[in-house]
Amino acid sequence: MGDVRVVVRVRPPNASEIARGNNGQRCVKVSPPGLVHVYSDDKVMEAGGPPNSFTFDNVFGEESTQKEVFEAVAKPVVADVLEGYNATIFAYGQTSSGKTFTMEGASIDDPALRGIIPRTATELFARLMDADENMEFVVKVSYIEIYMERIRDLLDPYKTKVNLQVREDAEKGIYVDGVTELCVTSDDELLTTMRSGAMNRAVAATGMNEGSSRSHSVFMVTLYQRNLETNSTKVGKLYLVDLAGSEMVRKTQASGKQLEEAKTINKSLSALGMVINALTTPNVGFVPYRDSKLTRVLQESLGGNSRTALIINVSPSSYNSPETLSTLRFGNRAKNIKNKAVVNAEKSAEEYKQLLAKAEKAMTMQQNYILVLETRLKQQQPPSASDADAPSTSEVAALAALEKLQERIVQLEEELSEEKHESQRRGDEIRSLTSVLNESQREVEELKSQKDAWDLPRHEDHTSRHLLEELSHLKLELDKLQFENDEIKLHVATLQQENERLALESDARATSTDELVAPVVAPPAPVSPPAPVSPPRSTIRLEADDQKEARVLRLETDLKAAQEELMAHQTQAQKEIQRFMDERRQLTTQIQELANQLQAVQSSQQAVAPAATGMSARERQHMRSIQQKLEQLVAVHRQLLRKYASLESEHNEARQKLGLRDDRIKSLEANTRLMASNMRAQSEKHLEELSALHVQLAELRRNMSQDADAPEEPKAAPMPVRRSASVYVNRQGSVVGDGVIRPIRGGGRRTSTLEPSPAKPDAAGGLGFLQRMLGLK
Ligand SMILES: Nc1ncnc2c1ncn2[C@@H]1O[C@H](COP(=O)(O)OP(=O)(O)OP(=O)(O)O)[C@@H](O)[C@H]1O
Repeated sequence: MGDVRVVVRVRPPNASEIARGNNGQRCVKVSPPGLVHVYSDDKVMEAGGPPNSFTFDNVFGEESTQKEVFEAVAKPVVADVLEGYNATIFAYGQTSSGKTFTMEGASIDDPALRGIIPRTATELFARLMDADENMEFVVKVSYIEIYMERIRDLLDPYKTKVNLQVREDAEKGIYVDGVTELCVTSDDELLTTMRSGAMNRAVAATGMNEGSSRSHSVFMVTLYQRNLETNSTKVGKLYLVDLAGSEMVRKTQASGKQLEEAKTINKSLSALGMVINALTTPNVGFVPYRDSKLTRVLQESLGGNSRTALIINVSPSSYNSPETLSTLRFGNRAKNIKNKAVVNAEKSAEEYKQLLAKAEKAMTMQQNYILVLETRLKQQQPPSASDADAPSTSEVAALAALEKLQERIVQLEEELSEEKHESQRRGDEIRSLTSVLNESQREVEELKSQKDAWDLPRHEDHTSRHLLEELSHLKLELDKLQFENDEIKLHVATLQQENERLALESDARATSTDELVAPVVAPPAPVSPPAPVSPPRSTIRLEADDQKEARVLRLETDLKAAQEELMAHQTQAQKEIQRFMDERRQLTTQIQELANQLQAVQSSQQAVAPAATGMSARERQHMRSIQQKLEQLVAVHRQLLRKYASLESEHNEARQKLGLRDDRIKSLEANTRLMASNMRAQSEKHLEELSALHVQLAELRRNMSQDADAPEEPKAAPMPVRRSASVYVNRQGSVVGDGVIRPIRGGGRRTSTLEPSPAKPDAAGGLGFLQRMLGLK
């Protein structure tokens, strides 16, 4: 295959050609695979007259499909670009001959009608995703149009780049200075970019074509690739060119601005023809690339570093036969262009070192060989006087053996260096596996410590466990509060009872005071003195009133004291209850005794009643003191009864509290049981996870040891992955964002827009290379 392939595509006749009668009157006949005949008109064709015949690399007739054209023309070009070649596909032909149909297609979204550019995008990205795992790619696109001899940037969002200049650089070659370059990471992105650029193209209706392109468009795809293992890099540029139609001004009926456009288009196309003439005419040293912007931009594609495919689009109609003929002649000349395509690769320092080592070895071998040859030469020379001590046959044999040995040594050295290289690679592999192993072990340790943390709730930091603990803690708090609430309720009820009881007692106290006083105020009938010798009645009443007042006062004092005592006793009631019970028993006995004594006294009084009036003052005094004692004892007895009642209510309260506490203990026990079972379940789960990790770890170790022992197996085919991307362009039109494409098995994943790429640090500017490509450096 030559460096410039030329194919012809004949479109079906269009409506206006058919309307001209005789079904469009054809003048073109194709004979695949590469023959085209053009007749001056259809009559000549029918009559079998002599045609103008041309041979091309391929011809595609009216029935040819977009897919067939792509497969034959563009698919091999994609492969070239992936290999690091520059490539160009351009469509040439008169207005309305089908150039845009071939390059872009009637519809980008219709699978059958998609043209070369969309199909190339899909093919390119499919190939990238299938690439070796060690490869890393960056795809950038630019889109320009050459309109009226000015280069316009179709991707410039600010539409200010309308007159870009073409420059030449030893490193970059020919390039459009300042053109917007966008990173794309999928065919969808590429096509979106293409669509947005195509909308900015200058298109107008002409007499020949409703949507005629009034400019030449060049869609540029640059593919940068880097091998992560060797750090070597390659760059391939693909130019997809849709030329403006070459046209007969008279046919297009152009005037005014369109006439100017047509003249400029024709001028640039004739410059293209001149370049092709110069390139294909022997001994012409000067090629007029600088005569037009078009030829300057396509300088590398024509006679330079590029593999180029030219698609000649023609109409089948005899109405267009002169244009068809000249177009085919143009293609025929272009066939002879000789390009000098080379792979644009940059070797890494490592690769250069290896090459140097090989060259040195080769040199050593050659030196040895020369040595041997010299020796042989000496042997073949006739013996002279000085050759008396010429080598014997055994010496020659030894030399030959030495030569062989040296060859063997060189060979062994080569093998050794390869082995070293291999062992270094394996060492790297083992190191990476060890780091994976360490990572797994660290995870296992982490899991273990998590499990331990489950066993020690106080040091728990696991979220779920923490939540559980908090929940149970809250439950306990709630229980406690409920319990305290119940206790308070109980206490309030007890206090209310106490209060009621005290109220009743204070009501009864007045009555009881009267009751207690009554026997004293009104002496019991048996005790009342008989009238005949009694002192004067007024004296007795006064005495009784005094006594009564004194007793009431005493009783009131006693009541207060008893109340105070009650308060004091309440605090130590529990302890004293037994003592009071004993006292109560004793006092009851005493009361009984006193009552008996009183009864005895009363009976003796009754017995001495007739002499009572004559009772001495001492006896009366004794009588009063007995009565007082009796009253005191009764008061104490009542106090004790009150205390007893209060203690009993306290006892009841304590019993109820005890019941509540029992309930609480039961609920606490239930909670504890629940928590324990939860913890057991969790710990079992953790143990399961731990054992699964152990199994994984063992497997990993086994694989590692197998990897280290077994010979290297062929690598599985990488899986294709589609990725979306975000590409941003700043005011200067440079790219912001990570557009690095990595096949999935190469750990390929696109990092976020702002994250630095996790690519390995490289000695020979590998990452720097990608950063440069992305415009980040
Ligand atoms: N192979 C084909 N099969 C069917 N229709 C075609 C084919 N080639 C071209 N056409 C149709 O012919 C018309 C003109 O094609 P197109 O616009 O691609 O021509 P062009 O060479 O790009 O013209 P211009 O130079 O004026 O831009 C379009 O309507 C297109 O759909």
